[in-house]
Amino acid sequence: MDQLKRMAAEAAAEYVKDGMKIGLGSGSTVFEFVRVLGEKAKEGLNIQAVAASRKTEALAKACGIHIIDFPTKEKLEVAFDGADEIAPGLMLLKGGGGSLLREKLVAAAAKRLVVLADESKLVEELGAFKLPVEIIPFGWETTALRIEALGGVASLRQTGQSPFVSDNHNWILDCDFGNIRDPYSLHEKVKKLVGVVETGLFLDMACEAIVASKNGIHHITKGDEFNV
Ligand SMILES: O=C[C@H](O)[C@H](O)[C@H](O)COP(=O)(O)O
Repeated sequence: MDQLKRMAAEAAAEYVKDGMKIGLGSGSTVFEFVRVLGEKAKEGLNIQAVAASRKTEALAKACGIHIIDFPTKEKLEVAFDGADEIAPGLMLLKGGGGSLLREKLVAAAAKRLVVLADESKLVEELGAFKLPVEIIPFGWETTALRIEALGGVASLRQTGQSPFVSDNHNWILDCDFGNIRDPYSLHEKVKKLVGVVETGLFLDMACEAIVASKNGIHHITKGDEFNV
């Protein structure tokens, strides 16, 4: 699996050219990508990046990548991120590492979002992976009940005995909705609930997925069927 992540990371790094301002998501696949970019930076590649998590930022800095704030006058050339599930139409379910809100902000600030993944992330329908929803800690039990009224089972993400805390000081509910037949409608309904900050559904955001399988690298775009 680590080798597949490395393959996807190396293929994605081909897209990064000198002088670019890029977005970096989070997760183990992105960390591999950051390491590859770090190797290129040592050979002279000069890039600037906005990082979607403190972990990504720390790793990127350690690898010699120049971290910047969001540019306000221009969009980032491209954002790179991982995913927990990728369904046809490049519908993504994200947030397994708890970074979904900042990842969405970085993706929204970029002209293009490219997803990097190994083949295990490809699914026919989203939902086997519980949907991460970032919520405000205050009154979280009532937020969980509102989500459950939509038909999900919401579990508060824990780190040991304590709630997991996101980089934004929020908490995460991992929500089991079974197979998500209509991700657009679910995202809209959950996002509207009081107490919810963001959902891990990234719809109409990705323009390409770079997927590594034992057969090689596959460049998947929105209309493609999965055949890796
Ligand atoms: O919050 C975490 C992110 O959405 C990750 O991009 C996602 O969980 C995939 O992570 P990994 O590359 O480790 O499977």
